[in-house]
Amino acid sequence: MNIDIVTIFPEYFAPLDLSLLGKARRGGLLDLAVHDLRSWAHDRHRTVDDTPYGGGPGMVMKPEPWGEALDAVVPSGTTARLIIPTPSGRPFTQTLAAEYAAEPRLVFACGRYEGIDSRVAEEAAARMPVDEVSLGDFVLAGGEVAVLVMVEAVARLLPGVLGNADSVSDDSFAPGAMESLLEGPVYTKPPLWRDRPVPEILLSGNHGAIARWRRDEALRRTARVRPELLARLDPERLDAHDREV
Ligand SMILES: Nc1nc2cc(Br)ccc2s1
Repeated sequence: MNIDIVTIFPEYFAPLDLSLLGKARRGGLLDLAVHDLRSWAHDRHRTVDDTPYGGGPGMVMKPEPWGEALDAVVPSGTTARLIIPTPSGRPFTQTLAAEYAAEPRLVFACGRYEGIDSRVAEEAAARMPVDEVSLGDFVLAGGEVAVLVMVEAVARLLPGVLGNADSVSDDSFAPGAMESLLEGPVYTKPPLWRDRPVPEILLSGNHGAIARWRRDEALRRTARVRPELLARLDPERLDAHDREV
């Protein structure tokens, strides 16, 4: 997979050289490039923003540098999926992360200030899919942190990036048996810690009973923390035992 990120703060993405993502890049599983938007701002001060038409607080990112940046990063005759994080976007979910992980090429545009001139997304949509995506009902100072989150959520789904492929299938919200359920509690050695034992069932070696216990705990946590997710569950996926939990 190819990922390009356009930002006025390239240094925000230094963490993408670390850990699993750094290893995936060095191993050729992921090609990732970060571009400084100011490379396409040609005035002496490399200006990327201006006052909003219609008045109002703050500044808006100018369309010219963005237009040139996207022309350079996605030349005509090539395509990519353009993702623009914004508080006013569609929700970013595990399902959308999986959709993005199946794409050959993603380009992330990091807005700042009050956002990017709306004509940029409009013009790009004439030649590539454009998603305006929200990470939640809160406002950041810019799109960079949102892009870090999305890149990690997507890259960890790429084959070979996580050492244990099973980790992905057990994810909360992953398709399959645990779909739309929050993950329950997890434990490791020692079996007793500060007078707190590990649940006996997990030491039993009875894999069927352990799987049942884990699903029960996932149902209990989901009912406690995110009851609205249970409403999403297809009733067909709940067996008689589930309904008693
Ligand atoms: N939650 C989010 N806040 C912001 C702010 C800006 Br400025 C750009 C993107 C995002 S995504």
